[in-house]
Amino acid sequence: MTAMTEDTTTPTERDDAPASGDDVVDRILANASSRAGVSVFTPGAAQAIQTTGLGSGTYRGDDHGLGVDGDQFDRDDRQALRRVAGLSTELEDVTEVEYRQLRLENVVLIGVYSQGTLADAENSLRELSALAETAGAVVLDGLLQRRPHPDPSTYLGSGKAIELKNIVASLGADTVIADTELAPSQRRALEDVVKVKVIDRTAVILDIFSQHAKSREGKAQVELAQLEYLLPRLRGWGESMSRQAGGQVGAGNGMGSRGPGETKIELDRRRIHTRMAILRKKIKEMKPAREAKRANRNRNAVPSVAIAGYTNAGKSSLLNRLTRAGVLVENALFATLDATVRKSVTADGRPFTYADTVGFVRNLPHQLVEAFRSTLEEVAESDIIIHVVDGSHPDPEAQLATVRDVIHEVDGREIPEVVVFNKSDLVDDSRRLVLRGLVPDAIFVSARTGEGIDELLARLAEILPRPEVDLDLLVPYDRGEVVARIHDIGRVVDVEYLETGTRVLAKVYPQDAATLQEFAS
Ligand SMILES: Nc1nc2c(ncn2[C@@H]2O[C@H](COP(=O)(O)OP(=O)(O)OP(=O)(O)O)[C@@H](O)[C@H]2O)c(=O)[nH]1
Ligand SMILES: [Mg+2]
Repeated sequence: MTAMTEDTTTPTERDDAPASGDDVVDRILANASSRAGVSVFTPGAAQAIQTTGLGSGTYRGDDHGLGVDGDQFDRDDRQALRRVAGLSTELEDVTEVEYRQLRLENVVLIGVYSQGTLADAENSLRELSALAETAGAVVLDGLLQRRPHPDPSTYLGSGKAIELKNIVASLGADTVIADTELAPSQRRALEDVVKVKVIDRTAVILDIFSQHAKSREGKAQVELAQLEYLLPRLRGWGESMSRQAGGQVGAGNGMGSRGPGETKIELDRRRIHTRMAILRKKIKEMKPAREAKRANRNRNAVPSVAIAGYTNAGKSSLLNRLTRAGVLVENALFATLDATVRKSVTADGRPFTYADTVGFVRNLPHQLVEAFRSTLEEVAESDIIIHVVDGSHPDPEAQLATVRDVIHEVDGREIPEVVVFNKSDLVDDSRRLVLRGLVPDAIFVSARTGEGIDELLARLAEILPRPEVDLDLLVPYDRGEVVARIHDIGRVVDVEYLETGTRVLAKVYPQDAATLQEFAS
């Protein structure tokens, strides 16, 4: 960024300057796979604290470099900033503060809630905390502001934003994560106030996805989602570049906005569009392979059971319990990002498959809906959905609703659903009553202890279709009782009396077919 060579900015302003759009675009286009932490779209800005000398562990109360804009509008909000219990991390001493600053991605979470939805907002912030930790960050604190609506310019009210700045400084945080999808301008404005990197929930989820996607298709879809997210946010980078140029020449928008920043944006935009087109084409080409695989399963008429549910509900653990499949289980959100399919068989011998799926999450970034497609299709085309709910979660009802919404969206409404409350080892009797009230025919299971697994298997066996098997048998004349039995248990299609015995063409269930094997001709 050439505009930065001249020292017309205060140190704070300069440190706050975003990394050039160049870095970001290059990095994502380069499809960096070894990314850690939540530094998705704003590399560089995280150094702000160290270089401005806020790292002494003292609370910095002044507003250097800030206007006191709008402070007076936010009197009411002053009382409304509240900490979410359990998210605060007490810093023991200055050493720890300094230690934390050596590492990137110490985050403070923020959220805005309107009256009456505090519990919901807290749960949402806890989930964001789990997401941030999954992405590799350390959560130092979580703050909620009560407000009828998020502030259109800085998300939090401007007074709160300044408070946040002080909290961030005193904790030695280097990143703020907002529990929403911030408008590009909101992100910039809030960053200008708090002086550290600000990202949003969507960026965190995208980052987790980019760290975890394994298959070629998964990776391509995540990259596409990242570019889609980035595209409207390029203007943010450009604006700040224009602002710098504007400062230099002392002019308004005119010169700055026509400067190199804007040209750069156009260039980036074109490169991004090109890359997105390539990715879309690639993904399209991968589709037939997936459909062929699925068609193959359909042709073999093997029924499928999709294990769906909220992220971290224990889907993979349950699949392991059900099949001993050895699927990756992790106490992190989105441990599973690509569909895993496992073969199994009912107690009476009917084969079927289990498909593990990507966890659902509330407010799924719309860019990622496509990236989910491959596993959602698995759900939409299954014969049964095991809907796993974490019975120990504070708000299972919301989880149930979120997952059902998405299942409906992908036309899975007609598919029989077996609701399973998992982690029952953590659920006491009174809570079971509550859960039972939510879903009367749910099964309580524990992937950990094995409770309820037999009941679940029995329920599946009950619902799974009973495909018939074609048999062509030759039954000796001295075994007439076998022919009688075939009439009992299946449908006899044709009978022919040969020299060596009775030839019977029949359709029976697989488990019975096994017992007639000796007569196969
Ligand atoms: N106490 C207890 N913990 C469980 C149980 N089932 C799973 N867990 C834990 O819950 C966490 C998440 O389990 P996973 O199986 O990875 O959850 P998932 O639904 O597949 O998660 P994603 O793939 O990330 O969406 C892990 O730490 C498991 O050990 C259970 O029955 N009881
Ligand atoms: Mg999983």
